Amino acid sequence: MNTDEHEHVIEVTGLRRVYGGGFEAVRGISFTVDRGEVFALLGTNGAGKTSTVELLEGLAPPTDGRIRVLGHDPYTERAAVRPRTGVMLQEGGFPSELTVDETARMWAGCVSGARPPLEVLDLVGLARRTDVRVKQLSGGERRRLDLALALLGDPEVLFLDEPTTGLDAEGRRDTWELVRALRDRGTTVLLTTHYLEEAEDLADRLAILHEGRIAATGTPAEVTAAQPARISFELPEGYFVGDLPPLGELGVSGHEVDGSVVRLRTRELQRTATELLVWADRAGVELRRLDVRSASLEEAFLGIAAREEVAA
Ligand SMILES: Nc1ncnc2c1ncn2[C@@H]1O[C@H](COP(=O)(O)OP(=O)(O)OP(=O)(O)O)[C@@H](O)[C@H]1O
Repeated sequence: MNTDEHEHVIEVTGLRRVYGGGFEAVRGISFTVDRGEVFALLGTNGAGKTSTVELLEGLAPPTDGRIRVLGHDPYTERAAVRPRTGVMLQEGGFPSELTVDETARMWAGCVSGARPPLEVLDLVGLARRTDVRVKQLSGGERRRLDLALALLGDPEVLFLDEPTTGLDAEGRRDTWELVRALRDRGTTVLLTTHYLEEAEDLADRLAILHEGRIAATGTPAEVTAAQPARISFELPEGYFVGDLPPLGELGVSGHEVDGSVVRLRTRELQRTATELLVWADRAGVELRRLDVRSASLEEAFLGIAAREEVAA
């Protein structure tokens, strides 16, 4: 195990996964997750998130590459890793005739040193639903039950595959709170998500997967900073783009004109916006529908997907 200041609880090196039919879903990815970090794997449908997480959980051996979870190979040393990890799968798949309480107690029987079932049900907001049969739960409540079961063993490392899919906005925020609370207690969390807002809000670091490869990785701010900011406005009547100051001198890296609307991309948002406003002020014109915004993770995500498609 790494004895650096940052202990790598998860280490993935050159990971590949080729399915039986020959399809290569994971094409050589490497990343590390430190103790107490929340790490998000993002990606378009079919990018390889679940294929990767299943390997980290030790459900299958990698075709190639190396994985260490808490210093062990999760597949060949499953007995050493499994008791210290919690897994929330995309489909829980427990018997739907059992009640919430029965399900949690049954699961607790399979976990060594399990926490009291009611305690974890309370954590996920299901304490009042203990007598309800699983089949009668809403989709969101089932996801919460999945999460409760993953927490029964008080895991050091928690794998959450799309933990908030099917939850309403309030349920999603509750889950985020819970993940943050777990992180604050030192739990390491690896989650996959389709919700960029979730990754932006929750993840200390993230990787964007695209077609089995990592297209970008870093903190949400680092990944976002690699994208240009945007300014858009309506040209004042009688003005053309050529009437603006030379765009290159404003720090503009690209622009589009759509009728009277101008859209600028810039990596120097403050300078471009300031100089544009100074120009408008001096010209005595109003820039209507002015919109100035930093890049969001969503733009980074869409930019990566589009760029990779062109490159493919
Ligand atoms: N058992 C399998 N056999 C063959 N191909 C598979 C198998 N499981 C997944 N795939 C393929 O591998 C690719 C990656 O799938 P994976 O489920 O890992 O993606 P994902 O990023 O989790 O997608 P989603 O967001 O839709 O859940 C997809 O093209 C999928 O069709």
